[in-house]
Amino acid sequence: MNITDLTGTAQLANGLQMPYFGLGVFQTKEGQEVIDSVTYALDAGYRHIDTAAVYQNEEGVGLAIDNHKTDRKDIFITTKVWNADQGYDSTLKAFDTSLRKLKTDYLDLYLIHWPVKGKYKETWRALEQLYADGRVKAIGVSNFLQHHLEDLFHAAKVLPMVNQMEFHPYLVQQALLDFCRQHHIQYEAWSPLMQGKVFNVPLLKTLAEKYGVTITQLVLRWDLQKDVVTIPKSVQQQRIIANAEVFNFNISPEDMAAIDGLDRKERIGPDPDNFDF
Ligand SMILES: NC(=O)C1=CN([C@@H]2O[C@H](COP(=O)(O)OP(=O)(O)OC[C@H]3O[C@@H](n4cnc5c(N)ncnc54)[C@H](OP(=O)(O)O)[C@@H]3O)[C@@H](O)[C@H]2O)C=CC1
Ligand SMILES: O=C1CO[C@H](CO)[C@@H](O)[C@@H]1O
Repeated sequence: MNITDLTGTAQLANGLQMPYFGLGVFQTKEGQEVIDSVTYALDAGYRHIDTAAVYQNEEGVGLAIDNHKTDRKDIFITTKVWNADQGYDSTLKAFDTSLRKLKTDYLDLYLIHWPVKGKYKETWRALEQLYADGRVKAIGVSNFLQHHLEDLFHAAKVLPMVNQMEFHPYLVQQALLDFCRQHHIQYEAWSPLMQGKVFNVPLLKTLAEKYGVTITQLVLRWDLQKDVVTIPKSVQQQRIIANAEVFNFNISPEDMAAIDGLDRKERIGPDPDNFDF
């Protein structure tokens, strides 16, 4: 990987450039908190924001982007259709609602949040329509395991361009990552910091000291060197700034392998084969 700053992008299957590094806003409160965190991120040079209808903060995300000096076209916005809205017509409606809240007339990336059984193929058809109509620049999925992707491939005219998955040193899912790469589906990490639990892993502490960086910087750099788009969440300005200082060091192949070796197949969030919402 040869990205040198926060504007570094992954090229999606349709040629769209997706910034490798973004800000996540799950659990960031609607209103001032999300407005501030998105503003801190844009001020720090982030050009990619990840939200979802279910996070209930799209209005604040939209306000912060609207009020920032950066051009809308230079910011990559992702949102996701929530499970209760899956289905063809309801997805089109949910998309309109998200767009209105985000105060924009197009999205960069729209994702199916979870593979709801019996629904996700119809939902995908709606995403294909939105893509054909030029209302979204790229479409993808989240929480899709290999069998969900293979099933979707049978029905799809356009293949998903991104798969956003739980990904961190305790849950690597290398076979899924390889499968996605093979099919030119960009892998994207959610909960890259294990929602703060990275601080409890002794090897990460040792390696962070070796490179003279923080544990979050080490882990986020590991994502980038694995060609994984990453979207750490913080509401604190100093953390938002520091988390993105990952372009001035390189993790050696041996240390990359050592971090891979921490894998325990341990989830923070639900199993995509067994969720009940
Ligand atoms: N598609 C999906 O199903 C899912 C998608 N996501 C997306 O992924 C994003 C990231 O995942 P998320 O679950 O939020 O968790 P993260 O792994 O990004 O961890 C966020 C936590 O780490 C803390 N933190 C951040 N930076 C630092 C730091 N430098 N030092 C100490 N603590 C720090 C934050 O606290 P503080 O804010 O106080 O700094 C927060 O508690 C989400 O925000 C969302 O956009 C998340 C879950 C599921
Ligand atoms: O993005 C997400 C954040 O948390 C939600 C509620 O637990 C998850 O369902 C979802 O995947």
